[in-house]
Amino acid sequence: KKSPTTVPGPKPWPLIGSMHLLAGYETPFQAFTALSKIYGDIFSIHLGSAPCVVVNNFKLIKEVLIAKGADFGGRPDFTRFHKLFGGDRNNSLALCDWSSLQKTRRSIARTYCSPRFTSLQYDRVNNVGEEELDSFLAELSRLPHGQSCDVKPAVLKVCANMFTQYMCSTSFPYDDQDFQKIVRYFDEIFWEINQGYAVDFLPWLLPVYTGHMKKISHWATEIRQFILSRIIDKHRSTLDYNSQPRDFTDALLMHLEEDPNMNWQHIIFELEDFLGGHSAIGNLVMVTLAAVVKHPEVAKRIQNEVDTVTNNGARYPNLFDKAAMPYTEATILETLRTASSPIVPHVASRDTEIDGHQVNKGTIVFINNYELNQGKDYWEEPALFKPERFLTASGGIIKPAHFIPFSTGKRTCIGQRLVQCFSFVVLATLLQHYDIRAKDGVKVHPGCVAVPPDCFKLVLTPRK
Ligand code: HEM
Repeated sequence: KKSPTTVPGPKPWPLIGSMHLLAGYETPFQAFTALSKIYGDIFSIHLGSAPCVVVNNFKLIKEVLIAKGADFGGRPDFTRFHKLFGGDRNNSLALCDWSSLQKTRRSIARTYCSPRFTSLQYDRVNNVGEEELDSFLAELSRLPHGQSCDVKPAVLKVCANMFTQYMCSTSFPYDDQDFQKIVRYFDEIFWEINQGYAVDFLPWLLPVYTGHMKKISHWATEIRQFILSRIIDKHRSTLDYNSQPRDFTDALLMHLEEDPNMNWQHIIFELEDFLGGHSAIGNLVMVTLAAVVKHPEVAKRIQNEVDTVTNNGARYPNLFDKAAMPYTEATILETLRTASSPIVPHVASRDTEIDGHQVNKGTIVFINNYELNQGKDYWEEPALFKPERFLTASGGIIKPAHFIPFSTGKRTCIGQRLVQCFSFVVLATLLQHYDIRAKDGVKVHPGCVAVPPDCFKLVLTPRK
């Protein structure tokens, strides 16, 4: 066997490493693609003093995520990650290092947060989706129609209630002040974790960020108190340990009794992690609406599909309509492709190799899925927004193997089925009832599925 070679890459400067090479790009991933043209599809880069490796093609990405998934099960040790999770990022499902506890947490979550098409849970997702639509439409009807208005809070609230109803059998009135505040804090956090900060790699900048870090801890603490007082306390008092769990919250509480490795903190953090998923979906819906506004023909086609399957609005669209509404589904996939949400960086948990190159324990590995989503080698006319690319001639959905918006392997996204269910229902229902446009433009952010908590406004016009 040949001995491993070192990974090529730019020579780091003192203190900042090669961070200056990321400047001037809208997302670091654009910089990674540019650097891959110089150093090759795998290159090393120091960010601050942290050694990183970037993998830029599908073959290498599969090697990291699938073939050697067990060698790359860690996550970076950023201070911000600790602040979000009660001082310890290992409380978080997405930001923890791999462990047997993580395996347990993922397996409890999978039944509920990754329901199969034919399962009872899928029926529940569908029912919850439909039940929440009345109050969503009531909220939209209260917005000033024909004028620019903030649609995001209503979209986030319907997603939040779909999640709390599905996972905790609880939903909240839209005018509940505490609920509004918590939905906002979740959204602030979602925007926050989607930002790259120099301080992640340059910890000596921390004193400058003291106020910011305090703010993050405050949001997370308030969310946790809300979950405890408004969700968990009630569940505990009505839980029957001899029956089947009513929902994800029951399953977590029952697990606490059975598994000595689980503690009370784990339960709260796991629930918080999953409830927080609603912000990702709300933001994805907003980014999809931005695309729809820019491409009115896309809106028309979605409206045609939804009108046809619902007999011209005789009922709401539901998950079992998905097969008959491939263009709507393809629009969400095209939004995921063009938004290109980053894959959370992985970290080598032991000394290992990628493609014959030595990669030492502790190295941060960036997966350049921006290149997979936008590269000319992978797509025809990648810069165009074309949902049709996901449609087969016979009207089915086709996803190329290199399209991995939710990643793949050991740490793949657990929420992807819920994303595909709830974003579909919310988008289809909104367009079933409203034509949408924007007076002041719609700003989205490349390499990111998040839009800022206070984002672009939309004009809603009732269709009938
Ligand atoms: C727009 C929507 C979403 C996108 C694009 C997305 C994408 C991703 C990606 C790329 C990862 C990283 C996988 C890796 O490191 O290899 C991830 C991890 C994860 N996602 Fe999602 N996600 C979305 C929504 C959700 C939702 C709604 C939930 C929960 C209900 C969720 C739960 C998780 C969890 C728990 C992880 C961590 C898994 C682990 O590290 O073991 N995600 N997601």
